Amino acid sequence: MPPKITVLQDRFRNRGTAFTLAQRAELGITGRLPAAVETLDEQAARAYAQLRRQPSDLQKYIFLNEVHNRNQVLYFKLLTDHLEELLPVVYDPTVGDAIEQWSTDYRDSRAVYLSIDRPADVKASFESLGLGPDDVDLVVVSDAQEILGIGDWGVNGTDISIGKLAVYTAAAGIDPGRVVAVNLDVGTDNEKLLNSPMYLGNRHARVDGKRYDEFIALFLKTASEMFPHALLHFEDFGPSNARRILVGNAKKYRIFNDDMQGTGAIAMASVFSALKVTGGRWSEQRLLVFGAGTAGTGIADQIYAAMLRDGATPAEAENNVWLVDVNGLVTDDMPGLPDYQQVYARPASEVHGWAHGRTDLLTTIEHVKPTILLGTSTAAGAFTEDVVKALAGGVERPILLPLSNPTSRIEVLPSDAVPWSEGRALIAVGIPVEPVEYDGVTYTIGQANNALLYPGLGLGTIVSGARHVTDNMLLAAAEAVAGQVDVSKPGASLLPPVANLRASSATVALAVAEAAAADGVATKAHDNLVQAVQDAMWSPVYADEVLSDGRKTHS
Ligand SMILES: NC(=O)c1ccc[n+]([C@@H]2O[C@H](COP(=O)([O-])OP(=O)(O)OC[C@H]3O[C@@H](n4cnc5c(N)ncnc54)[C@H](O)[C@@H]3O)[C@@H](O)[C@H]2O)c1
Ligand SMILES: O=C(O)C[C@H](O)C(=O)O
Ligand SMILES: [Mg+2]
Repeated sequence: MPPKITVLQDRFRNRGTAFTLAQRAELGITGRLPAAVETLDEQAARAYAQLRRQPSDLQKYIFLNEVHNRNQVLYFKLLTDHLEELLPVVYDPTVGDAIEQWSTDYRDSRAVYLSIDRPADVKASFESLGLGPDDVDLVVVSDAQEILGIGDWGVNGTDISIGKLAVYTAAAGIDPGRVVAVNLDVGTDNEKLLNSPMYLGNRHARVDGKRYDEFIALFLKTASEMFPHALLHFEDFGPSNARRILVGNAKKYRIFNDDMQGTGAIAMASVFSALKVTGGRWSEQRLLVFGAGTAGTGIADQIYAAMLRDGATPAEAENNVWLVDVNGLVTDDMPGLPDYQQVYARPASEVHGWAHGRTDLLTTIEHVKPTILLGTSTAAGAFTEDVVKALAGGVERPILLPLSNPTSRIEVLPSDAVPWSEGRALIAVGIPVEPVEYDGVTYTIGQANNALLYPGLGLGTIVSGARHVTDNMLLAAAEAVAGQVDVSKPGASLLPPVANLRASSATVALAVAEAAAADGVATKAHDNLVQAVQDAMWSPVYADEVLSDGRKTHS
């Protein structure tokens, strides 16, 4: 017989050298650890020093993943204590590199893999977790068709679900023992992966159409039947699937699309803050979306709704939105426009007078003079000096949101956009960037990444037991994020700092839970919601553990 599996192989319960001698005896691991009995802080200090010795962010990512697989409390202790430093390692932008290397670097994984070729296995795959109907708060699922701005990565995209979950716990205290990461393996159209001997996913092209829809329906039904309280978070699906799945199921299931709704709400938060500076009204904004896919049109929808709330008629609000995609300004005479672009297609007559029939980004900016320029195109560097200067030539304080991730895809870096706009553009970006010094002012650039929003949104949804994620919950989250910043100083950030993410998420969660109650979708009532949010937040500590004889251990 091989030696027995012990608590040391159980990442949920393992404390490694923090087990006391009594606990080691009780748990049957006497002699399996060196003599020292350490505190969590001492363990974390060693692990952090080891982390710092890793030669690259990708190596740090792999190191942290291994800590996670060994000892979950230690992993989240590191992440929580060094959130600002480590968020870019476990999440964007390093998670993009990790995904590209995933099959090559594969060791093991904490996810559930559901294959379109084996739909009969979906239930058994969830059952393998051994979790009951009350044991799961959150499922993050991706089919990896549009990972960040790096495209289709098939089963390699599993780590976007893992990364999003790490942020949920570090930023909002979602209990990591009550979450599930899912990869929907529907094949991949990424030739490089299909031809790589290392590739670990289904080796065929993406399945779409009826079979795809049936597979999604099976996932939704099975996950929500088995885990009826769980929020189902959709991440990095292709644009038409993302929208179709959300629109078709938002009233039926507790689902949330991060790229559409989370990104929409964090962009809203950025604009809320920016409008405090400009004094402008929502109904007067002219929005130009560059890259009208999942995120771009998801944001447009929320800004459109804000214009209506501010008194604009639907016709007036539609008239304030322009989409520019690969073929230039989206106009209603373009054949084969996807449905999500049709809503905002401009009348073809609008461009008739435009010189040389050009409808590119620069020309459109010159004609439209947008107050908000949004980048969700994945087209790195597309906001050139000419573009930014034209934008800043059109209005005094333009709002500039180049949101494409990861860093290699961003439309313009603030270090360029600040001087090109003479410090007048109000900027937020999707990735972490250093402040920019210009003309004696320090410009702190907020990170308009949905990571500032979805953890609190998820926590508020869980605490309130909301049956659905409503528009008012998203709006409340956006307002709660914006409410945390003081934009009165020149160069102030439009968004709260990542270092405060845990406190910020609690504030967002409270606002979301209140909105859920007001909308009549909350299923849990709390006497004191502030306390309920605090109580729901898991912390990385070695909690008391009940031993076999009913005694409790203390760390
Ligand atoms: N900051 C955030 O929180 C956040 C959230 C979601 C997505 N994003 C980023 O937004 C980008 C887009 O993501 P998505 O999920 O919407 O992808 P998507 O594929 O759904 O949309 C991208 C759109 O850009 C268009 N496009 C591509 N190249 C272009 C070019 N050269 N000029 C004009 N348009 C072009 C595509 O045709 C498509 O319509 C990604 O980089 C992603 O990382 C950021
Ligand atoms: O994952 C991120 O960093 C944000 C967003 O969901 C994206 O797809 O880029
Ligand atoms: Mg995403």
